[in-house]
Parts: sequence; structure tokens; C-alpha cells
Amino acid sequence: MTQDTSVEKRGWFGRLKAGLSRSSAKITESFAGIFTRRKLDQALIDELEEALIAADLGPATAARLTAVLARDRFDKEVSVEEVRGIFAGEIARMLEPVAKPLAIGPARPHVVLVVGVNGSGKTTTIGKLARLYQAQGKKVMLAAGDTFRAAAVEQLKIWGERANVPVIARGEGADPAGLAFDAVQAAKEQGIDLLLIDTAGRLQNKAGLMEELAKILRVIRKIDATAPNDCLLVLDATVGQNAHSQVEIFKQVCDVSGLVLTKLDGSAKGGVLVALAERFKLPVVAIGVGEGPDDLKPFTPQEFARSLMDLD
Ligand SMILES: Nc1nc2c(ncn2[C@@H]2O[C@H](COP(=O)(O)OP(=O)(O)OP(=O)(O)O)[C@@H](O)[C@H]2O)c(=O)[nH]1
Repeated sequence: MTQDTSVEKRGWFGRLKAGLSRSSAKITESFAGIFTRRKLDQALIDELEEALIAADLGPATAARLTAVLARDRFDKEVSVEEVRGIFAGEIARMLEPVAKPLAIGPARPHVVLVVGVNGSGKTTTIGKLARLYQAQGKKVMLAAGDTFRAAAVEQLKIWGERANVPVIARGEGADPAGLAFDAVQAAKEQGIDLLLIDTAGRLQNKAGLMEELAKILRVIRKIDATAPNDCLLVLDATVGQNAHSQVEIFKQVCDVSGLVLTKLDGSAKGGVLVALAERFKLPVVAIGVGEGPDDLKPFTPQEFARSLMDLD
């Protein structure tokens, strides 16, 4: 990331807000359908709770948000704007502990295994992260471990060229573990700070996927017993509640240390991020709100919460 000036911040907030507009419209429209101004009674609380659940925030979060509202405003007149403000404040508080950008530790290279189902946005996320960290002066390398699809390898090479970072790749069908081994070795030799390893995500063959990822882990640990230093799970926000089962499956495969939520711009289900945070307490490393190279940013709870509630 370059200098975090207030102009840039506003620019990103604008993009985030626009990106989350489908999710926020769903919430604000359902709230507006319930009331504009009215005394806060149990019936209103129940209706708001249902609307939050319908917006993918999950029952636990919905109950927590309405409990805060009831604590502060029960039996008092509330406007829909006030409710959105109270919810945004509480969502930001809930998300604060999970907002943790990818931290590059002392290991060289810092090895990051990037996992997730096909099409979730792994390759795009890796390309965007490469740009972000390269702009911070880090030496970055990419490994095209999704050898199952030739197009995935090609796509990663394009991202590598764009960011001007080396890409370790082999032909379609090559052994991903062997490739990962070579990549860690090469990264060590070349004094790379951050090595991002792409993987295939064929969930339709869960046993095969687990075996493949386990082999990658075994092999790279031969070079560095502490690797990988992070295992990032990339989730497509458009899948909504299905993201919960993806987290559960990938947690069995590797020690997931962080989440990246992509395609928040194409989803009306952005609320799922809050439900995932509440349930799994895993760090949200970054979010994606578009296909462009600068459409991935560290996750900022306050901005996310206000955007979700359509507040400035
Ligand atoms: N709108 C939008 N599209 C995105 C975002 N992130 C990724 N995409 C798009 O989603 C599609 C799939 O992304 P990939 O990065 O190829 O996904 P993958 O997980 O690597 O998929 P495989 O290579 O099939 O394993 C591409 O068309 C991306 O441009 C995002 O934040 N917003």
C-alpha cells in the first residue's frame, strides 16, 4: 500500500460503499419496510432480528445487535437511521478483533498457502496481495500450485508480470507439492520476503484435495519446519451461508490462519462476513470489492460496518 492519505481513504471508502451497495440495499430496504419511526417494542425487535438474519448476518449476531438496541432504547421512540447507526457501531466493535492484515513474520520467506474452492478468487487475490506488498518494498514471489488448470497457471503468470514479481510455474498436471518445494527453495535462495502459493480447490473430490494439500505441507516442511507461516482461505461472498461449511472443510485440511472475502461487490450477502467473524473468530486479512488490481484492501471494521448499514 502506498501512503494512506485521507484522500485515498475517502476513495477506498467510496469504493467499499459502492461495492457493498447490494448488501446494504437489502438491509436498508427491509428496515424501511418495517418502520421509519416507532416505539421500540418486542415486535419491532423480532422483525429487525429476522431482517438481519435474512441479510446473512446469522442468528447469533442478529440477537447480539438487537440486544444492544433493546438495552439502550427499549420503550423509546427510534428512527430507522438511529437503528442503523447503533447496529453499525456494534458490528464495528464485533469485527475489531478479527481485523488483522497479513503480517510478515521473521521467517524468510514468509510462506503463505492460499486455499479455497475453485473460482473463489484465489489467483486474483494472490495477484492483488503481490502488488500490495511489493508496493511496501517487500520482495514477493508467486507459486502457481493450481497445476490442475492450465488457465490458472497462465492467469497467475499475468498477475506476476503486472506486479513485476517472479512466478514459479510448471506445466498443467505437474505435481503441486514438487512445485511448492521448488518455490520455497528458490525463495530462500533469492532472499524473498513473501512467497504466495496458489492451490487447486476441487472440493468435489474432498479426499483428493486434502491429500494434495497435506502433501504440499509435508514437502515444504522438509525445507522449513515452521512453514507455511499462514494459510489463507479465500471465500466468495456471493455464496452466503455456504461459506460456513467451506471454513469447516478447509479447517480440517490446513490450519487456516486468516480469511479473505472476495466479490463483496457482486454480492447481496456481504453480511456473511459478520456471521463468520462471530462464529470462527478467524482474522479477516483483506476483502475484495472488484476485479481490478487495487480492489483488495486490508479490512477496516468501522468502514465495513458503516458501508453495510449504508452510512457515511
Ligand atoms: N467482482 C469481483 N470479482 C472478483 C473478485 N475477486 C475475484 N473475482 C473474479 O472471480 C473470478 C474467479 O477468480 P480467480 O482468481 O480465477 O479464482 P480462483 O479461486 O483462483 O479459481 P480457480 O483458478 O478456478 O481455482 C475471476 O473472474 C475474477 O476476476 C472481487 O473481489 N470482485
